[in-house]
Amino acid sequence: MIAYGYTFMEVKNVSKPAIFLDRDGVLIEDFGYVHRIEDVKLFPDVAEGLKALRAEGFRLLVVTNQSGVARGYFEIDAVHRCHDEIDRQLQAHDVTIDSYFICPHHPKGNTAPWNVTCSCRKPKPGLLEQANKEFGTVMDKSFIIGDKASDIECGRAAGIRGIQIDRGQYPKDEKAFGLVTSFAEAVEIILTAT
Ligand SMILES: O=P(O)(O)OC[C@@H](O)[C@H]1O[C@@H](OP(=O)(O)O)[C@@H](O)[C@@H](O)[C@@H]1O
Ligand SMILES: [Mg+2]
Ligand SMILES: [Zn+2]
Repeated sequence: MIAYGYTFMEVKNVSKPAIFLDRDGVLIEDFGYVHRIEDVKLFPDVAEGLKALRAEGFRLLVVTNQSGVARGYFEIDAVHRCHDEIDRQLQAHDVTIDSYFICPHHPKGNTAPWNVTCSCRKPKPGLLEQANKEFGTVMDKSFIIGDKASDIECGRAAGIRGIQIDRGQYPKDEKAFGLVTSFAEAVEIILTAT
């Protein structure tokens, strides 16, 4: 960490393990294409869990599919506003996200330039590759936490362990490294893994 006055800046090019965090259904409730800040609801155990992961030396990187942009449900700016809201809510618990990696694309969308087949829509590993390029990640010690099997598949494609939080909304990936029902349990698995 470099101290400039009283703010600390994360030094990006220092390789560290990362926790790749799905957004909807993991950090915030997945009401379906969440895009209004009033609908951004952190799960109650997320802030403390992120703090424990940060204390363990992990970078915290969000990787999220936001096909609502390609589908014309909302603008990309609405996604950024939601991320500012997540940051605001986490700040109250003195914890931060290092960066957000967003896939706004969907081939069946109706809104250019987003309605394309891309390399970053999970389960493809493009968002993790973007994150690695920017931060340099020790992949064999990293994890992805998701609520969909496609999040776990994304981790598999990038060679990292996946922990699925079953919120009762999506099918399970029985081969996930961990299958839990809360963020706190996912953190517990990570902190006790070798
Ligand atoms: O869980 P992450 O990746 O953070 O974000 C998922 C959301 O973008 C949305 O992903 C959509 O899937 P499709 O993109 O329409 O297949 C639907 O499942 C929505 O209910 C969900 O809110
Ligand atoms: Mg999700
Ligand atoms: Zn994409």
